Amino acid sequence: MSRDPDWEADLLRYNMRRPFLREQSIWAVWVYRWGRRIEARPAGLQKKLFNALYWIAFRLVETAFGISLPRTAQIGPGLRIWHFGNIFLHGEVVIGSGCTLRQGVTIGNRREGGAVPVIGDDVEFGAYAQVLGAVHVGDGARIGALSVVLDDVPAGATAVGAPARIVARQVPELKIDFNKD
Ligand SMILES: CC(=O)SCCNC(=O)CCNC(=O)[C@H](O)C(C)(C)COP(=O)(O)OP(=O)(O)OC[C@H]1O[C@@H](n2cnc3c(N)ncnc32)[C@H](O)[C@@H]1OP(=O)(O)O
Ligand SMILES: N[C@@H](CO)C(=O)O
Repeated sequence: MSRDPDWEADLLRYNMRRPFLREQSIWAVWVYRWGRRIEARPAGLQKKLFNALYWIAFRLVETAFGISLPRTAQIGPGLRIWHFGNIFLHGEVVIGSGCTLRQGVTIGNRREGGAVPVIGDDVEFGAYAQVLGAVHVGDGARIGALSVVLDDVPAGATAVGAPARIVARQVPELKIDFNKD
């Protein structure tokens, strides 16, 4: 199997022995990366077979752990998901590297067919944070637990509340550069 640097960066974020026995979320991250790798394969019978297996795995993980990471979403390397349950990403969202999700996080549209968020690098989402619509969340931003983000969040800012307001700004300091060789 060829190397998947994105997955290797995810594993670094979990930073523990036997993460598959300890963290339900890593199954969802693995299935997501596997799905992306399948999508990149050349067309053919093998790809069709893998696609069928992928869809079974995706539905199993979604149903068992309540984590839905469609492979059409673009998620940068070094994803960390703390806990599980009710974590839903729209299939068109773009998420940068080194981001952290928690239980209950939704990143999606405001209405059926509407635009979806673009999230920068190293963004932290508190439990049950909801980010909806054509929103840009800048690098190093933090979204408070139970917040509802409907407007852009500048890089390094902390957004809290429903609807979210900015309570702090700082120059973003990226902890790990997952894009580096
Ligand atoms: C099992 C588990 O433990 S799972 C882990 C669950 N934990 C999380 O999800 C943590 C998410 N973290 C948060 O929500 C944090 O409060 C943060 C990151 C948003 C902010 O933390 P800090 O930078 O320490 O900010 P601080 O506590 O000083 O609060 C700043 C202001 O925002 C308010 N605030 C902070 N968090 C929230 C929130 N989630 N919703 C609404 N207001 C909030 C504070 O009341 C304060 O308001 P004030 O200035 O009017 O007094
Ligand atoms: N360390 C965990 C708490 O369970 C988190 O940040 O969500």
